Order: sequence, then structure tokens, then C-alpha cells
Amino acid sequence: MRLLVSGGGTGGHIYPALALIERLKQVEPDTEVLYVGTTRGLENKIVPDAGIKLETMHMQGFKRSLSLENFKTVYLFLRSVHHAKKIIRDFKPDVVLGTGGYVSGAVLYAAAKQHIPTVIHEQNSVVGVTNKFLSRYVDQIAIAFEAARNQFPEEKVTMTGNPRAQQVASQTASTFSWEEYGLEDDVPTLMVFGGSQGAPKINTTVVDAIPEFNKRPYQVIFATGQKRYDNVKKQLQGVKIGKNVKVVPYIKDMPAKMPKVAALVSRAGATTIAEVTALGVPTILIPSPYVTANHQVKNAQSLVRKNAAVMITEDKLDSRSLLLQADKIMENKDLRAKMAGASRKIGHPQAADELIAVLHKAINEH
Ligand SMILES: CC(=O)N[C@H]1[C@@H](OP(=O)(O)OP(=O)(O)OC[C@H]2O[C@@H](n3ccc(=O)[nH]c3=O)[C@H](O)[C@@H]2O)O[C@H](CO)[C@@H](O)[C@@H]1O
Repeated sequence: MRLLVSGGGTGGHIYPALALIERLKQVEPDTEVLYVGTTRGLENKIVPDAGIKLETMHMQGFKRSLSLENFKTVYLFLRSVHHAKKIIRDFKPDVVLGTGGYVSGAVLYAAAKQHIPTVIHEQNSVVGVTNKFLSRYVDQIAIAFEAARNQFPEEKVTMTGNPRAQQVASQTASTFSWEEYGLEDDVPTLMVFGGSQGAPKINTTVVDAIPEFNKRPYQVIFATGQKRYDNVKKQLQGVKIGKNVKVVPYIKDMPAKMPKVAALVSRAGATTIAEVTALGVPTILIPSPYVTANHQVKNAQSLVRKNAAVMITEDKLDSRSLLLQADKIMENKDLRAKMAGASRKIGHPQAADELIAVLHKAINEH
């Protein structure tokens, strides 16, 4: 298969695409892949690191208020569509997959206009602006939350789950050891991160909680987000960090590490949710209030309703509320087992295979 993939800006759009590509190369080894991203997004690092060819385009989002900048955005969009058409003519894909972000809007729109089979993957329970726009033009739509179904033309929709779920679920016998972080393998581990880019409020809350975490019988690995690390280090001046607590900018190769955590504290981004439900990781979700239509709360509720996670809304978040929930889960193995079982029931560990089937459907029925 010649597959053109586009999705960018944030890890939540990129990791599902990479997971799909990895699986496709396993089952169809002669697959050729080209990735199209933005010049500024996280894809510039993650995609080449994964050994995938990347082409970039300069884009920007719409401002909510009427602004001159929007004319520039429209100009950049049209220029990107033109650029995308050229990339498509050169690469000659059998199918084009979009995983969200402005860049996928231009690429998928260009592909549809050139009569190439197209598929979009929506990771969230509330459909993103780009995918909403593209839903009229594409052949097939894959979703990861049932709640997304009725926001799209029904006849195009297939529930696949998020391919990243299969990638973490199929991770076997990893040689990863917590000793790499100066932590221990036989102590239960609480992992904390605020989405792929970190979250200031979660960071300050964890900084405040560190003197207490130091005294706990469990260990904590805390990722601040690459760009927020220096700021957190400043906040940590004069704070004693125990041997059981490790602060890092970013955790690489999550599929090797997540199976080895006892519980997670995180934003309620869709890809994180796909990962924890594939593995059955008990989770404390702190939805970002800064996302479109408050979609992270809806993402979180789908787990909370099934007792797979607890939620702390950002307005209630402080070191006290965080420690209360963390202690409750980390100091009670039975509760963790119950939450893990409930979480696994929601997961889609075959999501990549199911999305591959949708790609073939788009090719065959085009
Ligand atoms: C602020 C914002 O717009 N967030 C959106 C963004 O989330 P965002 O990209 O932040 O979050 P997601 O939860 O979807 O994905 C985060 C990914 O980063 C990984 N990770 C995280 C920390 C770390 O140190 N190392 C690491 O590898 C996680 O394992 C996960 O795979 O896209 C998601 C998917 O469309 C949406 O649901 C989110 O609402």
C-alpha cells in the first residue's frame, strides 16, 4: 500500500498515526509511507525519529475573533492545498489518512479533490474542527468514542478505537527497568504528565505535593512537558526531592513504560485514554479546560462512568485533592485491580488492525 498520512500539531494527533504505520508495515511489509505535517508541530521531531519520511507545510489556525490574521490563515490554507496537490501527484498514494490538526485539513481536502480514496480518524468524543470540515469530502471515517458517531454522516462511520491502543497492548516482554530513572522495579509507580506538552496547573500542583510524595510508600515519575521543564526546575529550587520521586521533561517510548505503572495522573487527551484503557491502567484524569467544547471532560466521563478512572476538574485541583486520590489508589491494590478490569473493558486493543481494514474499504469502495 502507498499510504500518505497527515496529522499534526500535538502528540494526540501524531502518535495514533505512527502506531497505524508501525502495524501496517508489520502486516504489509512492502508498504510505502509519506507523512505530511506542519513546520512547527511536534511531528518535526517524533516522525523522523520513527524513521518515517516527513514533508512539512507552513500553516496556522483560525483566530476566534474576526481578525486580519484570518486572511493570512485562509491564504496559507489555500497555498497548502496547492502544495498538498503537488505532493500527492508526486507520491501517488493509494489512500490518504488524516488524523487531525489544520495540516490534515489541507492534505485531505486536496486528496479528495484529486479523487484519491480518503479516510479520517477522529480520536475524541467531540469532533475536531478539521475533521468536521473534512467529513463531507472523505470516503470513510474511523472513530474512537461512540459519542462521536452522530456528529458525522452515519454511513461513513466505523468504530475502530485508536491505533495507539494496539501498539501499547501488543508490547511484550519489554526490557525496560525503572532503574533507568534511578527508581526501583518492585515499588508501585505513579506516573504523572499533563498531555504531550505538559500542563502548568498540573506542574505547580505536583511541585506543591512533592514534600508529601517524598514520604509515600510508592514512587512517582513526573514529566513536566519538554518546554516547561526549566520553569518547573525554578519552582523546585529549595524543594527536597526524595529518592522515590523523579522529575523529567518528557518520557520517551511510552509503550514500554506504561505497562509498568500502577496508576497514572494525566490530562484526558484521547490518545492517553486509548493507552490506559488498552492496558487497564487506573487513572486520575484532570481534563484540560482549554480545549474545544470542553471535549476532555467528555472523554474523561466515559471512563469515570464505568469506574475505570476518577476525575479532578482543574478548579478543584490542588496538592490536597491530588494526594487524596493518589493515596487512595496507590495504597489499595484491590481498588487498582477493580479499576484496571473496568478500564480494559472499554479498550480497543485491535484498533490498528481495524483502521487498516477501513483503509482497504476506502480503496476498494472508492
Ligand atoms: C491541549 C490539547 O489540545 N489537547 C488535545 C491533544 O492532546 P495531547 O496531544 O496533549 O494528548 P493525548 O493524550 O491525546 O496524547 C498524549 C500522548 O503523549 C504521550 N506522552 C505524554 C507525555 C510524555 O512525557 N510522553 C509521552 O509520550 C502519551 O503517552 C500520549 O500518547 O490531542 C488529543 C487528541 O486529539 C485531544 O484529545 C486533546 O484534548
